[in-house]
Amino acid sequence: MSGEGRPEDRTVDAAGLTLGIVAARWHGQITDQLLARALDAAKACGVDAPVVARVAGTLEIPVVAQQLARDLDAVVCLGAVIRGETAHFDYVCDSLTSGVTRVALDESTPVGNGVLTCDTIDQALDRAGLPGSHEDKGWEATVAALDTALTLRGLRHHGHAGHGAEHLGS
Ligand SMILES: Nc1c(NC[C@H](O)[C@H](O)[C@H](O)CO)[nH]c(=O)[nH]c1=O
Ligand SMILES: CC(=O)[C@@H](O)COP(=O)(O)O
Repeated sequence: MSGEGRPEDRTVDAAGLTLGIVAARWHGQITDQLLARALDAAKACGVDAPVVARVAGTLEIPVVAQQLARDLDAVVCLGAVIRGETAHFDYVCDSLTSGVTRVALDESTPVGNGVLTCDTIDQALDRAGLPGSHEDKGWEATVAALDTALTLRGLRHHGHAGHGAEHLGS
């Protein structure tokens, strides 16, 4: 991984890998920005033509992520969950987190979590990769998923000497 330092500066050489991106439409100003940065990251990592799927909301992400994970080397999930007055926020966030974790393990495919879970819109905007923002979650989740896909490919095809594998100890 090059550009050690801020997550938004990091890239990996993922040329030849396939990538799926599923993005919710709720809070579209934010999720469109997350998607734009995810596509920027994919291009910077050498990935051609990611598959992009849009869904209504964050609750609908896992089932589409599962389908993408069956066919592609890596998946990125993008959404923005903003706390309201009721406990629904907690249920949406729990469902997303457990759902994408299950997809990754069931399909043995890395699933990057770029779903923002914030108390306010301003917090989410500050994590969507706008110029000068606090975080660039779309970029970060994409690079993490591709980096993990490279590690898995290395372990599956080259044993312990592949990408990301380290020989620690004596
Ligand atoms: N409140 C938010 C939602 N709610 C909608 C659900 O995700 C789902 O689409 C609906 O319950 C129908 O199944 N979704 C977000 O992505 N962000 C929110 O803040
Ligand atoms: C995350 C949510 O579902 C939330 O935006 C819904 O708002 P409320 O809890 O006030 O119904």
